Order: sequence, then structure tokens, then C-alpha cells
Amino acid sequence: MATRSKIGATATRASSRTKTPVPPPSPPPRMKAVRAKAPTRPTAPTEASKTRTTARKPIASRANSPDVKLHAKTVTARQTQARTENANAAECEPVMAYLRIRPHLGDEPMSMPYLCPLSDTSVRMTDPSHDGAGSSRLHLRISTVAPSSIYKFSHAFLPETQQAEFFTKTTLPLVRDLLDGQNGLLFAYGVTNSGKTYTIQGGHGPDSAGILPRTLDVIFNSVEGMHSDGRFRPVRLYGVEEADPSESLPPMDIDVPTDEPQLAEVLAEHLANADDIDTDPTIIKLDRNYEYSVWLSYAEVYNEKVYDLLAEVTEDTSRPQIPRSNAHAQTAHPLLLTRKALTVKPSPASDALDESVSSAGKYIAGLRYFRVTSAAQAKALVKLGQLHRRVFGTLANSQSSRSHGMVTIKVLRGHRGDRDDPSSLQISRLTLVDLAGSERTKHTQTTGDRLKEAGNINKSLMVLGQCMEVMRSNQKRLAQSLANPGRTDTRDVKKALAVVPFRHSKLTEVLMDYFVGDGRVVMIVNINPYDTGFEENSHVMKFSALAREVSTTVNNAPIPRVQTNSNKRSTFNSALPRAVTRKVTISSVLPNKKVSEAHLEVLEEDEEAREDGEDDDDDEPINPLVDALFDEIEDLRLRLYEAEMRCVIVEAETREDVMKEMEERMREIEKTYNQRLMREVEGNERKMDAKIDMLHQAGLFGPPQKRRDKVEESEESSEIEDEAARFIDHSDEPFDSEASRPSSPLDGKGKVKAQLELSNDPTMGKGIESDIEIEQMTEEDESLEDDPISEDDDSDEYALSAKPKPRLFKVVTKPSAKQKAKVGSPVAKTGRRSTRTVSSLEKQIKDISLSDGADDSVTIVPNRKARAAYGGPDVDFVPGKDDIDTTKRKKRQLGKKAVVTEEELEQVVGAAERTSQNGVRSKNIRRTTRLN
Ligand SMILES: Nc1ncnc2c1ncn2[C@@H]1O[C@H](COP(=O)(O)OP(=O)(O)OP(=O)(O)O)[C@@H](O)[C@H]1O
Repeated sequence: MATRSKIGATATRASSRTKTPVPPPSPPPRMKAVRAKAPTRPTAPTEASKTRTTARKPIASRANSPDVKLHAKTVTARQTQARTENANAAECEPVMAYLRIRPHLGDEPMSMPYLCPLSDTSVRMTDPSHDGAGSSRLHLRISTVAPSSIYKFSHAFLPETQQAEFFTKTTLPLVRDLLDGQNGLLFAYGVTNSGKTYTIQGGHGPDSAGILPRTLDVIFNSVEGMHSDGRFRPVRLYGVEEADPSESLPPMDIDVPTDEPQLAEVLAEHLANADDIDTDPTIIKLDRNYEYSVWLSYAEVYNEKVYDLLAEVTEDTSRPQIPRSNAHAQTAHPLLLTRKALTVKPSPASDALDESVSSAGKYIAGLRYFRVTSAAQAKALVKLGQLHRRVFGTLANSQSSRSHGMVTIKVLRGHRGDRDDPSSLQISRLTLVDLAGSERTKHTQTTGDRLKEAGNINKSLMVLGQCMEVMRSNQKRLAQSLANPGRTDTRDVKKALAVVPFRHSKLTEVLMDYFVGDGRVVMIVNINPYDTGFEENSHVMKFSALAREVSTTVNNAPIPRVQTNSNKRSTFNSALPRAVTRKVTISSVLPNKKVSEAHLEVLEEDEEAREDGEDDDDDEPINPLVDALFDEIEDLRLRLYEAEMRCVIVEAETREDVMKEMEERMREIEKTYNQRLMREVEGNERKMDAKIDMLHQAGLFGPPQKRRDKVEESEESSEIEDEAARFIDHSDEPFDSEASRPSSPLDGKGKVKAQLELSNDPTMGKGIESDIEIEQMTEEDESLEDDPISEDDDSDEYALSAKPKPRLFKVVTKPSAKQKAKVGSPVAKTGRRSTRTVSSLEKQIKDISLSDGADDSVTIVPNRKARAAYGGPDVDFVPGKDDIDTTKRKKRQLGKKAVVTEEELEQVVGAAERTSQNGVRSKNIRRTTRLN
């Protein structure tokens, strides 16, 4: 944020817990619009300038000073003056919150990002699972997160932002402050896989160095040729003491025991790319009258304990040695490494800037600071710390950070002219924190130790959020009181301010001084917009919104520090620490794609108990109620998580049950349908059999062996037989038994046409003919007539199929030419009538299908007499049993059958062809039987 907060000076200082100095309420809330420049010293210090500079310089060591008493007096005077200057120069600045959107990685599944940048400073987040109707499709629980929100930042960096640009805009000002004597804190916050480590440490490609290596580059580029002799070293938070050069030499060798070949192999792979990272060429112009010494420490907060990642790791040699060739044995008895948790202690009052307060922030007792003289050396140290972090990490075989990693760079700055005067030294520090992923436990499927670990991560982040929340509300109340001086007494407001719960988590306890002391705070919010954890990311965004409303104090002048007795070394409690052992596996993919694994056992010793009386230095004891409440929250959170897990399990089981039931039902339905189908098939078969029986009974089917050769009249057409019988009654000519033998209408392909010429019909008179066509539709016919019913009748053989096949039959009667002549109808008229009849019959036939359940697969259009008897021209006549019996009887009486000669047959066919104008193809007429 370019704008400065206009609220009053550090409200949190006023809290009963934080007793670091509070800038005077007057001149109150209005802050300076522009930051004052850090004062510089003339190149050749005169006596006057020396005095002026000294007034702003840190306070000298009483112990190292030649004249302690005198010096102490001088220091007090300088302190007072410096304090006044600093109070005037101090101003409040909100925490800067930068958003960094992670690009999509090639190997990840592609989905719609739920983050949409609106401007340089704002983004919109939309729940991808939200259906727009006010409910979430995927979540069982009612979400507390709004489906769409706009979040504002100091700056939002798009996915294509390069590391160099990101560093310049976010971190370079902090590096400048550091070299100017100011403190700074930068932390990366976000869910796992959102790019925090990439932002802080960097990647492996060109120009991918993160802000930490770039910070080291810029520092060493800038202090080039201005290194001090390193006679003094920083202690605690603000103290300095004479250094023992042998102690502050950085451990350049990997002190994780590497005599295990597998471990050595794995570690070598990790150290191999130490030189890959590119360097940042930026140089900050500095006053060359100063000398600098740079110190580095690397700590981690893991499971609510603080560890030094640069401390020597000891191997437990008391264990029986395992033969190296035996890989299984190595897995069974892994290498045991031991490390000790460190205590966070309050700085003694003697370190305090203001003598009226009893504490000067907190420091990690026993955390080692190493003097580094080049960027490469510093980076190697960081690499070592990273390695230790990985070795000791619980999820060591994944790259995920399960601890909060904190690299602190301390710079001691002293004037060249005051080399021997430690009181001239200024201490400033910059801490870069790579926080552990803030994801919820359910997404990491954690159990047991992992659950505890995740719980601790969440607890520390939750406490950090709580601290921000309390600081914000304290600052608001104080600002209101300062804005209305008459209404409330600011001192009363200060007393009533809420306690900021820094001490309830190790992370906030260690970082507390940045919030309540002095220094600029920068928060980097990393987000992966393709991540499925929309809710978690929303919490991250909310946290950043909260952080932006918190202000910290920024001093515009170097801060003088008090140095206490440098020779006083900490003595540790001799009580045996409690130890926790964990098993760790580290694995790497070697260049030859072989996966290498090393198994270790890590012994984590508890921190030392404080020495007697040390607690007295603490500003305030932990409020047991607040502590209990935090524990309660954590407990509830875990129970909620367990309840959610149970819900998920119940949901999964219910889904499975429902699925099984559905499958069962489907099977039943299928069975029922099959049964119905079978019944239908059987019914159709029965119907078919019945019809064939009927045809047989009607005498329309000949003996099976002769079917192929015979043309037969329709079996249902009892009327035809009637006609034939009547005709035969009047004829003296003998029947040709062969020609007149009825054959199956299903015989052969195509149509079978039987023509009856009723020459002796008493009612119609001689020469009246009736054409009867029995048509079996073939595939060819079917396609020609566009009938959708499939016909499987390629066989010439008539057989009763067990399987019902849709078959169509049509029996058409039409008057012959003679008949037409007899009744006096013109041929054309007859033709029209015939066409109409055939069309209507065809239509009827198309509607007939056995498979449809129609029981009239054979349609008989009766002759005039039958039609009249049965009620009109459109009546379909199906002969009853009586009709058939009557016909049979008549036949038997007759004792002979009509015979048709070949000539007569040809004549009839010709006549039928001439008469047929309805598309019935003559090629389908195979035989015509003429009854004389
Ligand atoms: N800006 C970026 N450009 C290219 N790749 C990135 C970027 N940010 C992150 N990545 C890649 O995304 C992956 C995850 O990033 P990273 O390990 O930094 O996540 P993280 O937030 O630190 O996760 P964790 O909390 O689990 O440690 C890595 O492969 C990293 O290289």
C-alpha cells in the first residue's frame, strides 16, 4: 500500500502484555505522509558530527567499555536523545499484503481458475462448486464462505510475474531498510502447493531464484568492500558481544552423518543443484563510512517446538551398528539422529530500548547465528538448513513443508571511525518466513501423528490470525480515543485494550517483536487458483484482508540498542529433556531415474526448562483461560474434522447402499421384462400355430413335401372354397389334382396369386372372375413398399419357426376382366376400383404384424355375397370354424378338385398384369390357379 495509515501509534504496545515503548500520544493520530530518510553521516566525521551520530547510535557494551560507569551515563543520555528522535520518526504502517497467483503447471489437471484479477490490487474469487442457486453442489456442510467475494491487496501479482520483478517490488525495500538499520519481517502464507517455497527459496530453472537468495545477493553486492572484522556478534534480540571467531564459523560441511551410503546418495542429490540458482545483480548504494557484518540463522517451528536447523545433528552411536549391505536391516534399525528443541525467552530488561520496561521482546535461546561473508556462503548455509528441515520433516519424502521455516539475517553496522567502540554498532534484522501450508486436515488425509502435526500448524496459524484480529481492534479503539481526546482518557483506553495472544503459539511468540516492536511487515499471500480447496483459499484471503488492517511501527532512524554483559553465557538446566522419536524416510529420484531412499530415526529432545527466576523477566504470565480456550478451539476443530470424516464415510456408505438397491431393482425389472417377452413370444407362437392349424383345417396347406411346388389358395378364405365348391358343382370337367393341390401361401418369395374365375356363379353369372392374391412380403417388397417391418424370409422353404418372425400376408380379391364386363363396369373404372382396393389392402397389411400382437395376420376381403352377408364393403372376413367345416364337407362331397391347365394359368397371369395398376408387380405372381 502506498498510503500510510493515519491511525495512532502502535496500539499493541499499550496492551498490558506488550511493554515495549509506546510512541507518545502527542502529536496524535496524524502520521507523516512521507517516510523520513535515515540520517547519513558525513564522510569525514568532525567532532560535531561525531557527537550527532553518536546520539543515534546504539548503546555501547557496558562490559566491553573501558569505563563502564562513565559509559553507562553517556549511554543513558544518548538513549534518551535517541528515543526522542525515534519516537518522532516512528510512524505506523499497515501490514503490506501482496497476492501472488501461481501459474498452472503442465502436469496438473486443467480446470477453470476460480480467481479472476480485476485490477492491480483486487481479485474476485468465485466458488467453482456453486450452482448459482444459492447452494453448493459439492459440500455437505453449509459453507461459511461467500460464493463470490472481492479481495484487495497492496498489489496482486499475476501468474506470469517473474521472480526478479516480484523480489524488486516486495522485498527490496525491506533489504534497503535492513542495511539502513531497520527491522523487517516477510512471511509467505497460503495452502499447500500454492508456491510459498517457490517464492521464498525459488525453483530450479534459470532466473527462478526466490526472494531469499536474491536478498542475500543484494546484501553482499551492496556491502562489497565494507565488511567489518566481525569482532562483535549479535546476541539475543538486540544485544552484541565480543565474538569468538571459531564459534561463528559457518558449518560448511553437512553435519547430518553421511557415512550411510544411501543417505549420502540422497543428500548429494539435494546439494547438487546448489549452484544452479542465478544471482541478482541489484546493488543498494550505501554510505561507505560504515562497516557491516552479516549474520544468519535458520530456525523452524515444528509441532509447537523451535529447532535450530543449523545446529549440529548428532548421531546416536550407542546403537548397535548395522551391516551396510543389509538394506532390510537398515530399514528395521534406521540411523538415529538427535536434535534438541530451543526455548523462546524474553530478552532481559537490559536489552530494552526503554529502561522503564522490563522486556525487550523475545528471542530463541540457543539459536546459532553464523557470520557469512559472501552470498555463496550464505546460500550454502540456507541449503544446509533446508536439508535439515527435510531430513527432520515428517513428510520427508514429499516436498511439502510441514513446519514454519524462518531465516533471520542480522546486520551489524558500525562507523569506521568507531571500530573499537561496540556502542557504535547498530543491529537490524530481517526475517523471511516460509509458513507451513494452511490446508485443512481433511485434504491431506492425515491421521495419528500427521493429525497432531496438522493440528499444530493450524493452531499456530489460527493464533497468528487471532493476534492480528486483536491488534486491529486495539488499534481501532486507540485511534478512536485519540481522535476524540475530550471524550475518553487515552490512558484508560490503553489499560482496557485486549491482550494480544502471542504467547499461545511458538510462531507468534517468536515473531511478536515485529508486530509490537518496530519494523515493517510484509505478507505474501500465495494462491493456486486451480486448487480444489476453495474454502481454504478463502480463509487465506480473509486472513490477508485482516492483516492489511493491522499497523506496525516503522522507525525512520536507526534504533539504538543496549548491549548487556557479553560474557554471561546461558547455562542450561541439567534436567533430562523428554525425547520424542520419529521415523523419517527421505527419497530422491537420481539422474538415472533410480529412486534412492534413506531411513532415519529422529530423536527430538524437548526444550530446556527455564532457569529459576527467568520467568520473572517475562512481561506477563500466560493467561490460563486464554490457553484453555485455544486448546478448546483446537479440540473442537479436531472433533469437527472427525465428525466431517464420519459424515463422508456415512455418505459413501449410503451411496453404495443406494447403488446396490438400484442395481437390484434394475435386475428385477430386466427379469420381469424378459418374462413378459417370453410370454409374448409364446403367445405369438400359439397364435401362429393356431392360424396355421386354421389354414390346414381350411385345406389351404398341402402336404409338406409338396408345398414348394404348389400354389394354394388362402387358408382363411373359406369363402373362396365356397365359391370353388359352388363352381365345381356346376362343372363337369375333372380337376387336375396336382395343379389344384393347395400349397402354402408362405411358399417361396414374393407374391402368390390365386385367381379364381367364377364362370358358373349363379348370382354373378359365367365369366365373372375374382382374383385373390396371397402375398408374402419379402425383404425386397418391403423395401420397395417402405414398410418398416423387417422380414426375414430369404428361405424358399416354408417352415414354422419356433421364433416368431413378423410376417405379412395379404389376400386381395379383385374382379377379373370378365367379371367386370359382366357387371357392365368399364375396364378403366374397374382398374381404378382395383387400385383403390389394393391400396387400402396394402395399408391394412402394413398395419398387420404378428409381433404387434395383431391376431389377424391374414386378411380376407370377401366377395360380394360374403360382404353383403357380413355387413358391408369394408368388413374383413375371417372364416369361422363352421365355415371351414362346411367347406370341407362340401369338398368331400365333391370328391374331386379343380384343375388348372398351364395355358389357362398363363392367361390369368396376363389378365392380372393388365388389370393390376396398383404397383403390385407381376414378377411376384408365380402361379395362378384358375378354377373352371
Ligand atoms: N510462480 C511460479 N511459477 C512456476 N512454478 C511455480 C510457481 N509457484 C509455484 N510453482 C511450482 O508449484 C509447485 C508447488 O510450489 P511450492 O512447493 O512452492 O508450494 P508450497 O506452497 O511451498 O507447498 P508446501 O506448503 O506444501 O510446501 C512447485 O513445483 C513449484 O515449482
